[in-house]
Amino acid sequence: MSELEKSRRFVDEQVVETAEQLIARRFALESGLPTISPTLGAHLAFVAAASGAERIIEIGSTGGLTTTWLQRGAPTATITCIDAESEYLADTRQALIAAGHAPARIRCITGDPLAVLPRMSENSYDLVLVAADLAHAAAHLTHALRIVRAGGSIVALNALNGGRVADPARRDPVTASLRALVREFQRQPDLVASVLPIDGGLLQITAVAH
Ligand SMILES: C[S@@+](CC[C@H](N)C(=O)[O-])C[C@H]1O[C@@H](n2cnc3c(N)ncnc32)[C@H](O)[C@@H]1O
Repeated sequence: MSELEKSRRFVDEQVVETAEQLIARRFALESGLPTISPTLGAHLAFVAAASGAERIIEIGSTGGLTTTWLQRGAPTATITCIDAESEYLADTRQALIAAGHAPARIRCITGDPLAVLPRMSENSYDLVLVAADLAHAAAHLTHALRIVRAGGSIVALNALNGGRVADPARRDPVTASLRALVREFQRQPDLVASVLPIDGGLLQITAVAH
């Protein structure tokens, strides 16, 4: 095991997940859905707390693992969750309530983000988590940039498509579009973008307030 792998394992082992997070993790594993490492979960809590987020939207919630990590960092935020599966959203709501979140501050919307996001007001969210299907990640990011407020942040999971983006031989449309986006976001003067090679790749963007 490399030094980096040892560090990753060490950091994962230090993170303490709650009972509801462990249930959500087990559900994702049993459903064959990709999910986040404990290290990335703790990072999401940090981002939510450091950005002082009071209005959060999550695109692709599954059973609430990422959601409860965001809640950990922003316990008074209004959290809007979008997913195609109503059962996943019921689990997410339950996990948030178990974490102590006020039910009035949880909004769950069942549907395709491409149908739901155009109805969201622009310039109105402090933090947007993009975590649904990768095939539509570029479109979800376009909406995220529209609905995030100036100075707010966008975080996108699996932005390096599990390592494929870094391999020039991989030219499938999803990987190619993510490769182009990662390059493009780094070059936009009104955005501060960072990509961390953690889990499947974590893209973080802040729309600079002028
Ligand atoms: C990778 S999982 C999300 C991971 C999760 N946020 C976690 O805790 O790690 C992707 C989620 O997006 C949802 N999803 C995928 N395609 C979708 C679509 N076209 N419309 C709405 N939801 C979709 C799935 O139901 C699934 O819950």
